[in-house]
Amino acid sequence: MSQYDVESYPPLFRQPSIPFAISGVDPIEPTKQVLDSDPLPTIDLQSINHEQLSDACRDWGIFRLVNHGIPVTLLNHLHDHASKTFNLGFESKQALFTSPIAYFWGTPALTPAGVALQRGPHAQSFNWVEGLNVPLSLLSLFKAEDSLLQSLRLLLEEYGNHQSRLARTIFEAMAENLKMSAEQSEGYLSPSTGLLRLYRYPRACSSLANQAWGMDVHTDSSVLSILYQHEVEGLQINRGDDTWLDVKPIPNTLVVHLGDMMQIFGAVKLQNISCLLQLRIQAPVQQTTKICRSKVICDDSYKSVKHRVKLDKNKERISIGYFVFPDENCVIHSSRYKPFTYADFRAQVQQDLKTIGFKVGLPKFRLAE
Ligand SMILES: O=C(O)CCC(=O)C(=O)O
Ligand SMILES: [Fe+2]
Repeated sequence: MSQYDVESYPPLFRQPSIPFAISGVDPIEPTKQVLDSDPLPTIDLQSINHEQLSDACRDWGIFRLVNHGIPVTLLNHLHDHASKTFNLGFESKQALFTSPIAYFWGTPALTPAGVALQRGPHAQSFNWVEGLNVPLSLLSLFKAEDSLLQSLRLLLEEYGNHQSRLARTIFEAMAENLKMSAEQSEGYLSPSTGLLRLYRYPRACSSLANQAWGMDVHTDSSVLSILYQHEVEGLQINRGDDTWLDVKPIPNTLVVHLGDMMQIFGAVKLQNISCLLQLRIQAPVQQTTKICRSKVICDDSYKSVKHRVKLDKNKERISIGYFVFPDENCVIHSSRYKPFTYADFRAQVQQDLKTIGFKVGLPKFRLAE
């Protein structure tokens, strides 16, 4: 890490060698096999090929997205503003970002209020990442004190609008492939849950490389996650066993992950999704109940892909993720899992992180065979 911005890093990141004492675990096993070609499927948003999309969801759980309609100038401005913001002093970032935008580091696991979760005794690793958590529905409440933060907020708003457009378009195409009508899938992708995560991963000093992760292996809990990685690589996806594939950044191209909620969406049972939507429409709180019926069938045919982020030896890395979830009170029935709401799922994940130190995720809800 360069001299001039060292004060911008959390103090633990400034150490020249990996502080294993903070995680209390052994060094991470080096990767056994990494494929270096890039066979990742690509989807063109301007003319979605439904067959290719379906194959990508079944075989990969991830794809590249081109012709997404986000101006390259917006991507570049957002990256530059994210970079300048991360370069503010560590203490300033802590003071400036409390709510609704939260600053965190060491783990990407946060409570719904944006506070970093203390992970339990068997936590697999400390994550070499710092980030800003931006719930889009609350962004207008963010008090931007200076011109950098004011323009960051405007860029986040604009980028967030683009992302919810992308998520809706992609999700509708997936729902169509799964033979669900818009009404049947309503509530399953709730735009008000959309959030952005800005991440900065430090450059790995030599003793850190291959031993510590920017983010350790996980699946996303979302329906969809849409990632913009700027120039520096780091993302890897699992292709079974110990096989990992680098997902290198390609200019002006986004990466779409299917999350756990999309995996279960591919597992809904004939006439058996019942979405109890409790929509809050203005004050006083009004409740609307909606029953969605569905007719699909393919158990876990869509996969939430395991992935992780490695550190780069030469450069720090910035990435920006968008995550969108189901309405949190939507009850999801499926053939392989107990009925649950997204709120139940999130609470279980948080409890597991606190008590055992890692996310179990969907297997926790799986019915016995
Ligand atoms: O930074 C990245 O490339 C991936 C981040 C990620 O996997 C996540 O936020 O869940
Ligand atoms: Fe992720």
